[in-house]
Amino acid sequence: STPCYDYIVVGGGTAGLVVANRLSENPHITVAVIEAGDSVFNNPNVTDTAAFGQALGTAIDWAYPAEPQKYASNRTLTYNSGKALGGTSTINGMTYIRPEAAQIDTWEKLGNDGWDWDSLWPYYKKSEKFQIPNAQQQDEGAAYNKDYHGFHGRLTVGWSTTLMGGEAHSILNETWQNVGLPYIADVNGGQLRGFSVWPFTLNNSVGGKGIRQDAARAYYYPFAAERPNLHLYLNTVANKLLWNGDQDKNIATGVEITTVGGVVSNISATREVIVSAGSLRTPVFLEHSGIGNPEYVQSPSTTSSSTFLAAPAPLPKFKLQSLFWISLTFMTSNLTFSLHSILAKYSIPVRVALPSVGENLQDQPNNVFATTLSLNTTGYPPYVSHATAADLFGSSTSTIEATLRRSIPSYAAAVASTSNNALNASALETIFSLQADVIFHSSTPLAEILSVPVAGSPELITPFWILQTFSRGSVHTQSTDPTAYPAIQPNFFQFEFDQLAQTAIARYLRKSYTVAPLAPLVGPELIPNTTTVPTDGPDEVYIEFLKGTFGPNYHPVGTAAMMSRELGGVVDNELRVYGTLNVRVVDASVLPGQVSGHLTSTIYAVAERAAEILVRGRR
Ligand SMILES: Cc1cc2nc3c(=O)[nH]c(=O)nc-3n(C[C@H](O)[C@H](O)[C@H](O)COP(=O)(O)OP(=O)(O)OC[C@H]3O[C@@H](n4cnc5c(N)ncnc54)[C@H](O)[C@@H]3O)c2cc1C
Repeated sequence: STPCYDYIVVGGGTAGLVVANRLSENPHITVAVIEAGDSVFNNPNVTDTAAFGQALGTAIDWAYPAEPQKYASNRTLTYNSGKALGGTSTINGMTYIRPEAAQIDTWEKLGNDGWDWDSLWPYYKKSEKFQIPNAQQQDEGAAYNKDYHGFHGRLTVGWSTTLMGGEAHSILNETWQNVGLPYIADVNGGQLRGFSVWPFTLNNSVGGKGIRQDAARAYYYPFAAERPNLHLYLNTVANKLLWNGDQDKNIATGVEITTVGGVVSNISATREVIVSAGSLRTPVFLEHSGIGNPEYVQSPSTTSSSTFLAAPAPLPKFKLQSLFWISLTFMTSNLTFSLHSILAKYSIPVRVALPSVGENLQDQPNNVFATTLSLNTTGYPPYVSHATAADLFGSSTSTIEATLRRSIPSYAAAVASTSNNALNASALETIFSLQADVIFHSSTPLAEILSVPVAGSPELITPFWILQTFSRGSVHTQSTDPTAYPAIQPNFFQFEFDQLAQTAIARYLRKSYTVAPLAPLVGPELIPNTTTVPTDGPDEVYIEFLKGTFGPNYHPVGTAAMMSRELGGVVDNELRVYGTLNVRVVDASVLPGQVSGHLTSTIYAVAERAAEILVRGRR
């Protein structure tokens, strides 16, 4: 018989395990978690806090190939993403940095009543069990403001026991202050601009070196034995939602799954299904469930299949021309049909027509510059600098803002067009204008720059990325097989603003190489080197190098955005999928816009809040 639970959580990752944990606190409530990966409790590539990078490309990484990058020489990129209990938190860099308050305040303006920084703040703290740095860690740069932190949550956050010692942090701190950024003791209070020494999602009280605190170690393993009401389906892919018979009331009754060996079966849910498969898979699951771009997208010139073959206005003069127009319309409409109609293309019956599913994908391009450095170092270097548009553009800031504002209508039209009008240009104008407000009229940083002296090697690596891009991409299914990999198109560097900002960041970070006390320690540049990209070279030379060498920052958000439906949202402010009664999305895909800092802090907070909404709704 079909197993039956009160709630099913699709995806036992970063967000999914928070929701499963909180729902199953009530012993009378049964919860099933469906996770495509396995438990990685004893995997040293996961547990070792110094092993970042080792898990990439192994069996616990989906390693999705992305589509060729249209705006960057068709380069192909790989999207790393965790396939394990704990999801991407098992393979990530463990950086714990919350966003700028103004960014979360924007969520309310996007149609999400009740979602702003002040209302999300308690959930950042609720999720956190902060570990106060010891004297040695404080000597090594770890600093904190106790009012910013939670001490009773599930997720331990602290500093490594093998932090970089010596003078590295004080040299970098002074250098960045001389570049023009303030020192900021604790980066987690909603104001990021400055130089800081970030904490990690790890537990430094376990063993000598501490252990990674992924979502499973925080929210599952400590509770597993005492919760018979919490059931895991590992190595199991969730294919699609099962629906009740009533087309007017979209109530999910369960989930179809595929287990190892390709066996397909069903699991029932009596209350709700929570989709937490991550930004790159949640849209695909929704699409295979019949939620997405419907069979035929109506447009003013082609309103129904009966007028499908009518010539578009203006009517052509000559018969030959007329035939040409008719066949062109037919061809275009057919093309439209095949490009737009994700559900139709794969013969998926439409349950909810929601064209924005899988659109709005936002990630950041990550570039790396590096130079030689004569400094003997050991240990892990968590040094970050956040700079605003004014820091980067200086006296040109208002001109650049004006150019951006003038470009917003064309950016919006371009995104609407690349989405085949699944997104609406005027909605995008509203969204882009709010984004410009945040960039130019708040203290929100536009750049993140890491300063990484390499332990035991005379090198300083400086990865950097624009934090708030205007480029928008998509994630969609590309197969009738729900277990197949999605088509991921981030459209990196789609717009001039993103290119200019990334260039300005590169110029800005190079300044840090020339400022005391770092300057006398810096030797010849390694990447890109000053012949390939002269320091004062033109923007075009920078842009060509940046486009040729960037990788994804692995911060994809927005593909099932929490926004008003008019603006292109997929879920409402209670994270319920529009047009359904009991399907929610809780993961990075609901973040409507990019956030500065790193994603997990906000994903944990949103998931804690989502769990409260679900529990409240149950009463
Ligand atoms: C290399 C890398 C480094 C990063 N570094 C940092 C960092 O230092 N700090 C930070 O804050 N963020 C970092 N991030 C980003 C961050 O880790 C992710 O944004 C976050 O973990 C995503 O959480 P999620 O809940 O949305 O999805 P995930 O944690 O990815 O969870 C989704 C889960 O669903 C499962 N799943 C997917 N499809 C199905 C299906 N159909 N059926 C069943 N299961 C399914 C997946 O296997 C996965 O376990 C990094 C990401 C990467 C890839």
